[in-house]
Amino acid sequence: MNEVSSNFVSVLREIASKWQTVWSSGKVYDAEPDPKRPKFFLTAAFPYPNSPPHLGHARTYGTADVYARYMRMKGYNVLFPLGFHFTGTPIITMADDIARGDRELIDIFKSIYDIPPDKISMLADPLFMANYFKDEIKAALTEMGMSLDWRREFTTIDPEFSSFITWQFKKLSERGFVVKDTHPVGWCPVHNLPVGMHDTKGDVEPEIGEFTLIYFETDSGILPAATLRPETVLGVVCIWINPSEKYVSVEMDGKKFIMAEKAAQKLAFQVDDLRIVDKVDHSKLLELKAKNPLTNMFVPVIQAEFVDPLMGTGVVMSVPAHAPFDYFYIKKKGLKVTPIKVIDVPGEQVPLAVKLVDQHPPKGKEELEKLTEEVYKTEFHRGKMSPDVLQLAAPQHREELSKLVGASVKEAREMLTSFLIRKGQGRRIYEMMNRPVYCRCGNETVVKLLKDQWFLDYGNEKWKELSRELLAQMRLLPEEVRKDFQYSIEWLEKRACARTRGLGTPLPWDKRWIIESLSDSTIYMAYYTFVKTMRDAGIRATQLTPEVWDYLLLGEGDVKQVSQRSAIPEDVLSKMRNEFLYWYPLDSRHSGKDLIPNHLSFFIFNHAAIFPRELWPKQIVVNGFVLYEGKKMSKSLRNILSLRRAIRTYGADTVRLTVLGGAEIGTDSNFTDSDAKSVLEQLRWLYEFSRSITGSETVDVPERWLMSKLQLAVGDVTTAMEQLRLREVMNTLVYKLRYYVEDYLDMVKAANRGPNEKILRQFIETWIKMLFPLAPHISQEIWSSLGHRTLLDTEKWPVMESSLVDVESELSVEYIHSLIDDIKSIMNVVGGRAEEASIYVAERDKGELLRKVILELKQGKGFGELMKEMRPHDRESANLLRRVIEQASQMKVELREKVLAINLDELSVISKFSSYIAMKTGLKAVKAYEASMMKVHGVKKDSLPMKPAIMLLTKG
Ligand SMILES: Nc1ncnc2c1ncn2[C@@H]1O[C@H](COP(=O)(O)OP(=O)(O)OP(=O)(O)O)[C@@H](O)[C@H]1O
Repeated sequence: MNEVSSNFVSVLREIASKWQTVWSSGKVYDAEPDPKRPKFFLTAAFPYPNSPPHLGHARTYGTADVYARYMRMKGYNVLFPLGFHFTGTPIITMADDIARGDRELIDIFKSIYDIPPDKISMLADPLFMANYFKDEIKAALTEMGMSLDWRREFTTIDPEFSSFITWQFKKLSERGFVVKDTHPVGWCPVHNLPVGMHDTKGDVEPEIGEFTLIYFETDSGILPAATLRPETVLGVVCIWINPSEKYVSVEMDGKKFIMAEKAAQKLAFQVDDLRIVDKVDHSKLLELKAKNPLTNMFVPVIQAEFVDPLMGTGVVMSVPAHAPFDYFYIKKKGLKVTPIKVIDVPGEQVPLAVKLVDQHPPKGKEELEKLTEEVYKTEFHRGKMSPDVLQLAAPQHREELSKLVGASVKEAREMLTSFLIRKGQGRRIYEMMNRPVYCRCGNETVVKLLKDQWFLDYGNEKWKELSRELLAQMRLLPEEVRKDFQYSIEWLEKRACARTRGLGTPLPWDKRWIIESLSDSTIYMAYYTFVKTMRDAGIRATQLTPEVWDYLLLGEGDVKQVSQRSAIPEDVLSKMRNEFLYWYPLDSRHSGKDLIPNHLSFFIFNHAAIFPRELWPKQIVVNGFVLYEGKKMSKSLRNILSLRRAIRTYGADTVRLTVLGGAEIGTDSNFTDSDAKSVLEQLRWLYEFSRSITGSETVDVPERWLMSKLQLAVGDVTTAMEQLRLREVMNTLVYKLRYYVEDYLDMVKAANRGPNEKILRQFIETWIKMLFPLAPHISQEIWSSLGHRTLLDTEKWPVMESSLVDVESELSVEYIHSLIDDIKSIMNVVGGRAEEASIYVAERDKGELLRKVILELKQGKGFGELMKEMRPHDRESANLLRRVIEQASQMKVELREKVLAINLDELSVISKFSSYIAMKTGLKAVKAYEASMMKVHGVKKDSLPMKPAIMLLTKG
């Protein structure tokens, strides 16, 4: 960073610290109910204090902060609180890593987060770690200028919060949404515990799917082919096994099987009686013939490197007619087998997998996967089981399978799976569909069939229906994420909700279990609304009986009796209830998109389960990630840039603008040094410029143009803000408005006069009001340096003043800019040697012709129709009309509208801006004439309205 920039960073840091002190000592962000004002309650997902914050956090929390500041300026009474999530494995695993002396982590703590070496060993204590990083996060978010009401901060191990969660779980249980059951879950084989998204590296929710095992008998035992497409079993041509993996014989369900050793070890978590008996000689396997249980035909066993020993059983059935992978490898290996088609797709003669692989020979795994998806989708949606399947089926099965002919893929899949299970020729198993998913301890997770455990039953149809209803009435930003939520609501099933490890609240009816982190964080936003009053009144957890929570959150019971029984004063109870009712429902929930399939969906489910419809949340905002080294910046992936360090390096406002303006809301972004430096430079310019405004009182085209541009920017920025399209907001506020000011200064300089001080001041003031939510410190500093005593938080968000939108000045300047571009292009051609330009503008009646043509085009008339209707008298006017129509057709809509509104006096505009044109082009003189003067000057050129003829004169 050069000296000027680094000096300016020091200025920014001083400014930030000054205003942060003002905000905190003035309690500016402490929010209290005020029935006279509309309220806006927003929250961002509370952080795990298992590390200091990184730049990814700046995006999620920063977006919420921008929104909070914007809504305050729109006149809302805004509550924006933040608590800390101490629950569960993320903290305990990180503390364990320190205790084990994990060098990489210790190094990150020291060299990236600047944690003093003497503190590091103390972080091995989970509670010390949580509290230490809680303070770090608070400090970083304060340094970033977050407008949080810190009085409402809490942790999820506060006894009062635990009481709240206990109540929530009892309610869910009463409503039938907590069940004891046996169900597949993601599982860490080392911790011996279920794993949800917050327990995994990179926050991946394990996705569990169902495979069908189909038993192909051989002389040495059953080869259980694992498939997602049992409907294709009649088309099997061989069995694939992996030549470089170990295979074992296994006893399971009273039968003898052969499968990959790794698969067997994994399957043992689902099948209790699975026992590995012996190793199987690989070469023997290849000699086996496997009997298809439906056709009774024998197929060979063939080796294939692509078989994954950890997916299913490591035994795969090959169906080349319907699986591009199978067809591709059969071709590649030169095997003489004919694909057997069992699904017909209307209009397709050749089996789809064969056709696609032959037509688009895939270059690698990725392309094969794409083709596979295409085949699966097409066959699933349009395919019907072929009549040939009856001939393929063994005679004894034909009658029972007769319904298969003409069935859809979905129907056939179910029919065949239950047929195979009924006949003892198959079973279901579960598989981790998005494997590998790693536990935070580093081990790969597996699927376990968890017995007699506590689950939140997100598969309950009644619960799903309520959640669908809630989602349907919710605003989502960006709207495109709705389908992800819909998918998640449909897909969610029973979810293990307790662990035996980590901090948190015990399960009320079985205290050996701790409610896990994604289950105790679903409706905690309600807790913020009254926690401060509760604390101020000195209420103890023991007083917070279920009856108290019923009153506070559901309005049930008589407050007098509740007060008597709990010994909580009646006025305190009423106040807490009123606070809850004032702030709830939640107006906006913010998070990165990693939380869509889990936390944010659970948030929907649990609100729908607990609260009446009028208290359901109104909006979710989901932002993209800040990436680092191509992946989501994540504590658990350890690919991080420290937020506090970035603030020290570039200043808080620079970091906010760079992180938030890096991409539109739903898209991922990167933080780069060059982007941050570019933003820094813009802020420096704005800061210095705002301190140097002086000038005249003249108001002419440039002033009207500048004000007009400002109004349009107010309109655009406001629309973008409503959608939190912060990239667009940033581009306008950081780059575009500066360009307007500089252009304006050039215009007045060329006119040999000073700028209009009042207008410039007005421009800057409106500008920084809009900049304030994104860059609060510098905006507030400039505001006060302009002599204002107020805080920008209390200023109104600017409203576009349509009366100041000046079409004539807009059109004039646009016309001049395009003329400058044309002159420059011609100068390029002549090698820049020109010294003077003569501009010949079309007569004004031609301008009228252009306007008439635009009007007709607007009414949908075409070229031929216009030529016919406007009947030009002679060839010359026909020629002119043709060119004007062409010109009008090529104009952008906005320009057409301006031309329609104003018949520009081109001659006078050029005369007014001739010095400006000269300044921008480097010419010595610019002269303007009516087109009729071309004859006099002997110029053989044409001019059209808004497209004057340009003659450049060169010397020498
Ligand atoms: N790289 C990122 N970009 C944008 N938002 C992020 C990023 N990382 C985390 N967040 C958001 O910050 C909030 C808190 O996240 P959390 O504390 O789980 O951080 P994390 O880095 O994802 O941690 P971990 O890897 O330990 O899960 C969540 O809303 C999450 O979506």
